[in-house]
Amino acid sequence: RDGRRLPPSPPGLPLLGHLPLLGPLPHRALRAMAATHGPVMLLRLGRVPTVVVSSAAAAQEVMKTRDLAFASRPRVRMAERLLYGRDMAFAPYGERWRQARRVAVLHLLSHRRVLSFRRVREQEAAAMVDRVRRGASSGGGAVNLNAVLISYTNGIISRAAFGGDDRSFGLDGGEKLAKVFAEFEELLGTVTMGEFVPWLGWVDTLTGLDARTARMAEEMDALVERVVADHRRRRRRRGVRREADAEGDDDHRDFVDVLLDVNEAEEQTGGGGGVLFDDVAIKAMVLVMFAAATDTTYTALVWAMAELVNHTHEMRRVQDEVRSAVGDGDHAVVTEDHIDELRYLKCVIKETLRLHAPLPLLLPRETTEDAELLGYHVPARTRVIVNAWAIARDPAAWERPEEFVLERWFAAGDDRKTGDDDYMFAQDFRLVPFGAGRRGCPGVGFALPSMELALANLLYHFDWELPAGGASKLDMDELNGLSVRLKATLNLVAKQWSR
Ligand code: HEM
Repeated sequence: RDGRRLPPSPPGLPLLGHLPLLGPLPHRALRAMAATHGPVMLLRLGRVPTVVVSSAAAAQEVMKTRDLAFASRPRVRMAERLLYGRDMAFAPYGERWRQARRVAVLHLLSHRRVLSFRRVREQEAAAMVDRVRRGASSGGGAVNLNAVLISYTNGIISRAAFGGDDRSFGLDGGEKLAKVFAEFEELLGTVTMGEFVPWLGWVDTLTGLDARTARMAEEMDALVERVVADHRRRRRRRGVRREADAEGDDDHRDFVDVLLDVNEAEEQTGGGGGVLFDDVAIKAMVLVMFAAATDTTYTALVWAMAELVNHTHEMRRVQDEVRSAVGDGDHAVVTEDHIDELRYLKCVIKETLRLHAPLPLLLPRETTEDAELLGYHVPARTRVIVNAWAIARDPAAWERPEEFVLERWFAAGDDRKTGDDDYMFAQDFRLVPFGAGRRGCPGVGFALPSMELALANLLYHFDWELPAGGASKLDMDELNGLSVRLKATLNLVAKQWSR
């Protein structure tokens, strides 16, 4: 009536709205709907009005031009229950989120801090190579790369977050710990019925989801409490807190150490913006880092290896690149010093993230105020989903969008260059696997060296192929969870590279 146009909306069902149309792989269903209804659609998921964005131009408005209006997050019940309702990734826009984001960006994920974990990454990469070797010799050559890569990513983040002395944290061995974290992440990725359709909330109780969640929240809380208490004890034993601004190599503080330093500093100064970074904030921060880092990084690595094993010519080119950069001495080791030279490998990561963003719909946003989007009116408190997966395969923006083509990243005429050296995704809204703007992923700098080093090691030390007697190509079907991953288990034959 006031002349403001809402985005177009396909027909939905009474009560459930468009929820049943999403199916098991919502990013695919939403792309199909957008093909008919356009790059900005209005859906109703149960009772939740939701705008879906499916073009680079619309994504740029959400994450850059009008970033502030789209900078909040909707309430996610699982996050509230598992992360104390205090974590930064699912926090509404406001002072608490700003404080947590500042702490994360300045103290946990700064370039210097990420560099300080270089040894951790290199040790975990060496352990991963050993694991592949052992797996290959005991399993007739075939290795379960899922297990290997979960262990690698878990190893890095748990040592970065909790420190390296006791990786089992009172749980009998690393395996149990990995299981607990796997279930934690599975639950965090579960959408509760009650969130969208309140009158169906009883389903979550009936299926046992509520009880499982309560148990997991308790178990995780006990674990993180123990870790924080251990750190406090050690600090007391040392008598002084470590210098918060220790330089370079001397600074081996893990996330908990750093957060305790922030907490102590804030207690002395009264905190920024009137919000104190307290114990609950510390626990929520550690857990959300874990959740945000492991599943995404591991999923992307599995996709990268899956694409390479289906594109043997490309795999050979990356292997040649890594092997010539590292050399073939008897004790050759792939380190982070080699990574800068590996331009082809970086293209593999870019192309993998283009085709297989681990979070194809990013994390949901919510409007903080009435906003405009490509000329449509979007009311305050509308949920907003960016279909990064559809945008990255949009035939209007990409040539051969469905194919794994590394050449698209080369600068014209020189196949040693990647066009831009870094992963400057946020400048190009056709590719936004990490989101962008105020709520964009602050962990890119942490994720990329872990991914690069893992791939470089796997491709340097081994030749990879599908098990004999099976299909000639790997089935690239997807499975939805906290992230969207390869449905098949990645069992590949690893042959030690002989010089
Ligand atoms: C391949 C790896 C990763 C991918 C694909 C990824 C992707 C994303 C995406 C899509 C978002 C939402 C962005 C938005 O709304 O615009 C996000 C947020 C976030 N990511 Fe990542 N991420 C990865 C690794 C990491 C790592 C390693 C960490 C930390 C160590 C991390 C920490 C976070 C946090 C804390 C947020 C919430 C930011 C906020 O709401 O302010 N991520 N990530």
